[in-house]
Amino acid sequence: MGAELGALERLSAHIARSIVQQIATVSASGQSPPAACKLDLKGYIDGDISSSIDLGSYDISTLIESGRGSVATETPFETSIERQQESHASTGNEVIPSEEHIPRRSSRSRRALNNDSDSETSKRRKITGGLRLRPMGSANQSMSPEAEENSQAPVRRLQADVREKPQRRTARDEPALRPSTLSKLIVGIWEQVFSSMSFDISVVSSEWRTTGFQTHRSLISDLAQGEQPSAVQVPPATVPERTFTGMNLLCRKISQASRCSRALEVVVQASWIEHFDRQVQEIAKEHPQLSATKARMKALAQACSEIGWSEKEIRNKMAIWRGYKEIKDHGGWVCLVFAGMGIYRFCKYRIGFDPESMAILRRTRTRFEVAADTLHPHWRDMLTIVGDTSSRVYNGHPHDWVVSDHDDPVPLKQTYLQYDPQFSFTHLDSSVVDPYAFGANDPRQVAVQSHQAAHVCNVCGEKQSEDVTESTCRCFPNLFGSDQLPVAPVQIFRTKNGRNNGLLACCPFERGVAIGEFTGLITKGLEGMDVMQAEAEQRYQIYQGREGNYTRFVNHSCRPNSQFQRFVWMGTQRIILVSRGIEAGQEITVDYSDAYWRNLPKTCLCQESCCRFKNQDRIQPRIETASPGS
Ligand SMILES: C[S@@+](CC[C@H](N)C(=O)[O-])C[C@H]1O[C@@H](n2cnc3c(N)ncnc32)[C@H](O)[C@@H]1O
Repeated sequence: MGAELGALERLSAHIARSIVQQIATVSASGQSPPAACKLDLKGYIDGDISSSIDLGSYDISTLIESGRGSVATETPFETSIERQQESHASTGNEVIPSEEHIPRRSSRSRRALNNDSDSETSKRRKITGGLRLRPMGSANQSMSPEAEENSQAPVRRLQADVREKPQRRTARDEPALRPSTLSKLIVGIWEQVFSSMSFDISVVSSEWRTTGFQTHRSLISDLAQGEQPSAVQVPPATVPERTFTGMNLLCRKISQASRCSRALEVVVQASWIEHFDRQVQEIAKEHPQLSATKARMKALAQACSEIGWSEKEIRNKMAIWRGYKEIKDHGGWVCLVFAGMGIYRFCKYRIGFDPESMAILRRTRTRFEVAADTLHPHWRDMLTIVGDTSSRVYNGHPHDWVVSDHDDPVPLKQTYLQYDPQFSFTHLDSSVVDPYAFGANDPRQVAVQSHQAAHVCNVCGEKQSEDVTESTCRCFPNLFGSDQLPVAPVQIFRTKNGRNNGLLACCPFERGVAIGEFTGLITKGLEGMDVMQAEAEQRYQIYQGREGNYTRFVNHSCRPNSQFQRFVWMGTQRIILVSRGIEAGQEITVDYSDAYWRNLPKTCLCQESCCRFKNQDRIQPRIETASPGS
């Protein structure tokens, strides 16, 4: 019995140490901990990971939170006595946080406000500088009201969870500001898909060859052929002298190569799990006398000797690789190729591995594939490394497809045929001037002040130039600067309530960031159809019926999350769709204005409680703003 208890104590200490290490890792990463941190305890008998014993699930959010406070912001200049004093300072007479739960950041302000210390309690509590597991019945537990009454000491209500303190609540209790790990993973995938990084393995591997290394062999093709990677050596005489531009190009090439290598690594590791499982089945078939556990051990031993890793190393990696496989099974290979480093964290902590998250991945899969196939037509070539030869499914422009949570993507044209059998839409990066309406003149031109030698932004007063190194205007850098993306991270989606299509934000857009320019045909004199009415030196219209960009698909809302703004770039007026703060996955909406809805035989379906046009008889005229109203 004594020996068993000793073993249990050692096990308990081991688990405690592991938790503290994990908390230190979360703290050291500097990132906000997820809203809910669960500790799932599983046991394996004889290392058989398929027959796990569920030992329960525990909420350790409080530990993580307090661990951040005590581990992440430790400074060498604070003595333990100072910390003890802080631990006893309370904002009133109701809370005494234990030392483990003192958030370091807020402790400074507490110290400034409170100088009281309690020598009795300070003797009892020793600051250890990290976290320790609290024995049952220790000081940090709520007293019953009776106990409080009987107590001779000043009454102080103890509380286990300092998150109840008001100053902590502001940061922790706002769910919209703390995306779950799954949301982070998904946004990470979108960011990669819409980035300017190449996922064309042949391009990246040829770029690898021209990095200045004296090697004629490609690391990536070596790997694809199952050979040992060639040793990359840089003879001193051949180290190239690099300019800053050269360094920028090198940096880009190396990032590309490492990004692609990472994608291949994750793909191979997920596939390895499939092969491992198959191997176990084979062994079990060949040796029916072996238990499932023994068959696994045999396969594991083979892997250890062939890869050259210890069993412990492989076991640790396997847990994460199994996560990759699960993500692939639900979200497809596309998730693995484009996930970047975020996937490691997601699989290591396994916080989002629940059926709901997996269902979200399944629903998002074709949306990822539409964007990946159209923006990176060769991304599937990477899958040949594991023998998958699937070919591109979605051709054309990323906005040639209408996506949906519940149905397969459909070609844009198909969603308009019932209204207009001749429907066609050409994607424009910038507007085109209708020569029949304006000849060779652009009606959007704004006269430049005669004393100005260069274009000056009328918003920030800085110089504008097409040369990014010359331009100091940073008003919309994602449209007119070095931050430009090949395509905005948005998709056209099928609305559920009869508004036909709408525009969906794949990534968040901060307030004030440009979602895109309202591009189309610059014309005049159109009536009875949706146009943007605008005026620079002269009046003009922007018509998006047959050509334009994704801004054409923005629906109206009486509580919009974006707005149209006029902006002059290099002497030409532009209409920009600007975010008012949009979360990833939200529909992007704008207020079309009263003028648009006036006399329109349609009812607004925005479903906002403040909707002004659900009953057209009650429309109250409002001041007109730039809108696609006619
Ligand atoms: C510029 S288009 C927007 C994209 C459009 N939903 C589509 O599928 O092409 C404007 C048209 O969308 C529809 N629409 C936009 N917002 C709406 C709303 N809040 N309620 C009802 N219909 C709306 C109306 O038919 C409107 O004339």
